Amino acid sequence: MTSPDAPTPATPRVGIVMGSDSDWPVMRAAAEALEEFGVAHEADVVSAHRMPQEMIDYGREAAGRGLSVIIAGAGGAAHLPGMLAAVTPLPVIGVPVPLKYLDGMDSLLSIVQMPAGVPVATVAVGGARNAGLLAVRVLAATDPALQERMSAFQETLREAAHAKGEVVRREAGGTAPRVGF
Ligand SMILES: Nc1c(C(=O)O)ncn1[C@@H]1O[C@H](COP(=O)(O)O)[C@@H](O)[C@H]1O
Repeated sequence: MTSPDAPTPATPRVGIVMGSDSDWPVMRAAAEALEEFGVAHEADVVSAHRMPQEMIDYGREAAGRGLSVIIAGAGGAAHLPGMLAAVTPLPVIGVPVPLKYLDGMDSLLSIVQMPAGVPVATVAVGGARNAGLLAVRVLAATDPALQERMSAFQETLREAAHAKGEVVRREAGGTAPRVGF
């Protein structure tokens, strides 16, 4: 039983859905990115092919429940992201999940080739972390504190890239110029 003093969980701002639990090992990277930025989220299995009515209900109710962004991952004939985009006004970020055959090209093309008027922001095959980071950026556009955290994160990327340059310059024997100085 939940203790009466237990904190109430925050209303999710990002919904992460996937066609099957077999997608979770890829899709969990989106949840981890959102956790890093303290963004409340939910995750579930919602399949356009296997549970069409529930998929439509999820998409139709998402905005009213307080979600601002949906991240949808699926493999193979990946119709889930596009079908959700058809029934919600929220931005949908699609994650092509690679399966055993075709290296995820099937999911990528299924998700990215949307007809005009129904956009899905598609990340790279298996790019669930970028999907999480893109959702953070969408929210950060109207949330100055979150935007500051995103800028700080970008600064860590810059520092890491400089450190990589340091390694290459050292190994190359010190003849390469320092980029940006
Ligand atoms: N592409 C879709 C959809 C959909 O788009 O509605 N529903 C399930 N699937 C995909 O089928 C693959 C195999 O699923 P199983 O592992 O359950 O057989 C998963 O990658 C899932 O995303």
